[in-house]
Amino acid sequence: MLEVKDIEVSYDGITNVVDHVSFSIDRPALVGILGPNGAGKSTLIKGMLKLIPSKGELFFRGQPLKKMQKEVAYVEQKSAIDYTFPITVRECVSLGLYPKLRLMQKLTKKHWQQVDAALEKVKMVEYKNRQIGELSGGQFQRVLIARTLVQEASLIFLDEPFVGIDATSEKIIMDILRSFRDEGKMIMIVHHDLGKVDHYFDEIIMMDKKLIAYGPTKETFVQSNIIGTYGAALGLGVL
Ligand SMILES: Nc1ncnc2c1ncn2[C@@H]1O[C@H](COP(=O)(O)OP(=O)(O)OP(=O)(O)O)[C@@H](O)[C@H]1O
Repeated sequence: MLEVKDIEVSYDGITNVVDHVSFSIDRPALVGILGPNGAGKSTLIKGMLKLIPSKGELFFRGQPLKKMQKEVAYVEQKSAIDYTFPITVRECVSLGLYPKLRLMQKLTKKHWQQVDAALEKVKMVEYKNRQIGELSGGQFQRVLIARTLVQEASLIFLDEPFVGIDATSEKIIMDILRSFRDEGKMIMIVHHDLGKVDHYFDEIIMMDKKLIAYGPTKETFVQSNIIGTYGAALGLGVL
C-alpha cells in the first residue's frame, strides 16, 4: 500500500541527515515515526514528499507521488506555521478544498457545508468564525485535521501533532485519526512520547538518520530496537 524506497537527504551536500531509508506498509494504518531529537524524522517526511531536495521515491497504492499529490495532506510542526495569518477557522479549513477546485472557482454553498461538517467532526463548529490566532494549540490542531478531512486526503502526514495540546483535543484527534484508518487511509505521525506508542500506533518506524526497524508496533517496539534507536539508558528505562 505504501512503499518508500531509499530516501536520502543532505542539507549540506556532505552528510546525510536521512540515510537510505526504505520501508513498506501493506495495510491502512496509524504509523508512528520515532527517533531521538535530530534523528531526521521531520526531514524524512519532507524528503518523502519532495518538499525539499531528496533522493528516493514514494509509492502509494502503486502510484508514484506525483500522480497522487491531491490525495496527500501534510500538517507541519506547529512551530513552522504562521498563526498570526488573518483568516478564520472556516477559511482555514476551506483551504483543503483548493487542490480540487478549478482556477478562480469560487466556493459554493455545498463546499461550505462540507467545511462545517468537518468542523463538526473535530468538535470545532462553535469556533468557526474565530481568527485562527485566537485558538489554543489543541484547537488549532483540530482545525488542521478538519482541513485534511475536506481535502479527502488518503495519505496524511502529521509532524508532532500532540506537542503542547490539551488532553481533550488529543483524544478528539486520535478518535478521528482512527476513523480515517478504518476508512482505509494511511496516517503517518512524527511522535515523541514513548509512553503512548503501544496505544496509538499500529505500525512504527524507528530511525536515527538510518532506519533502525519498522513493522507492527507489538513486534517492533521492543527493547533491542529502543536501545538501537535511543541508546542504552533510555532503552532500559522504558522497559
Ligand atoms: N533546513 C535545515 N537546514 C540545515 N539543517 C537542518 C535543517 N532542518 C533540519 N536540519 C538538521 O537535520 C537534522 C535532522 O533534523 P529533523 O528536524 O529532521 O530531526 P527530527 O528527528 O525531526 O528532530 P526533532 O525531534 O528534534 O524535531 C538535525 O541535525 C537538524 O539540525
